Amino acid sequence: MRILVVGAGAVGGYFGARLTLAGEDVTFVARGAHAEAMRSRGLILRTPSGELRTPPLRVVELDGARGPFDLALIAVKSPSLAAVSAKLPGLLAADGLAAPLLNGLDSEDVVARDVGAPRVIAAIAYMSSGVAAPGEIETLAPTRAGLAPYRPGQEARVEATAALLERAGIPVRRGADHRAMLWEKMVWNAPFNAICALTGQRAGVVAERMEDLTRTAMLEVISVARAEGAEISEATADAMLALTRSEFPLTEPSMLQDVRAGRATEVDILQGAVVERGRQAGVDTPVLRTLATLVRGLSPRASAPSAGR
Ligand SMILES: NC(=O)C1=CN([C@@H]2O[C@H](COP(=O)(O)OP(=O)(O)OC[C@H]3O[C@@H](n4cnc5c(N)ncnc54)[C@H](OP(=O)(O)O)[C@@H]3O)[C@@H](O)[C@H]2O)C=CC1
Ligand SMILES: CC(C)(CO)C(=O)C(=O)O
Repeated sequence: MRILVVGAGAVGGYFGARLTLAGEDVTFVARGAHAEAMRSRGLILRTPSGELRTPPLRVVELDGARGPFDLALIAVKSPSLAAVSAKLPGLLAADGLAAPLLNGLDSEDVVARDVGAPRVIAAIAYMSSGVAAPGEIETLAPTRAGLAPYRPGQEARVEATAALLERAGIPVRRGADHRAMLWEKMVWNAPFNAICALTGQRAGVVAERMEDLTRTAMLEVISVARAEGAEISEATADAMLALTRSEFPLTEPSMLQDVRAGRATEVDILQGAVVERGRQAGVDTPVLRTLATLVRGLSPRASAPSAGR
């Protein structure tokens, strides 16, 4: 089975390294000094349970990738998704699968427009990782994946992909309803990613000291999700707050890392997307709207051109 990891940063690098160490045939799309380090000495993963090192890896630029690949794990940040997705039709086998691991609600839709819905499954990463230096990935919390059919009838392919990841040491939560899976993650991401990015605090501190604000923002996400038909109970907010305090207090969300590194954030696909979907569904989201405005103020490059950069 030929696997392509498109975007070998914190998420793609971790998934690809674990698959490589499990003996899978993996090609990475990466660039710059990080790509060079991966090519010359491999990836180093620093995880809560120890360090893992891969041998030197097969790394190509996006235009240098040669298909057909049976599985494409896509792990770029959202501003890069459209450009990499446009290349997938030339890379994916006729019966290949693309699994976009990005946060947000619509990366599957973006990829499906390019490769067709039957070749897409819904995917999500639960982890807290960053590229600490070229070729080095640091993870602060246990890593797992979520997979779900994007279209009815994909259950067996989801199961086969989950089994592949689990053989590589990545536990997988199987979802029956991809919308609920993506919305449920958004209940955490939209509030925490913004509040951590704005305050510079880890998730545990936000859950302790900014609990009311966080819960209110979570309930706004849940209201929009429910207006769209996703079955998520309001109790999810308190359950996630408790879990953050007990199991993931050290998490530094990707938006906090982006702001620290001066990179564009994913505000448009996180807080911005929920605000916009709320507007369309007639659900007001004043806290998320405020958070989105503040995040855009921190990182002007993340704003859509129409927002008046
Ligand atoms: N980090 C985390 O812990 C988590 C992240 N996520 C989500 O996963 C997704 C990926 O995040 P993350 O891994 O942190 O992001 P990173 O920025 O660490 O990794 C993305 C990688 O894609 C590379 N890339 C983008 N376009 C190209 C291209 N055309 N050619 C080659 N390489 C390219 C980037 O290179 P370059 O740096 O040169 O731009 C970068 O190395 C996001 O949606 C994020 O929200 C979800 C859960 C946890
Ligand atoms: C929830 C979390 C922290 C990891 O699963 C994440 O999605 C992010 O960093 O954006």
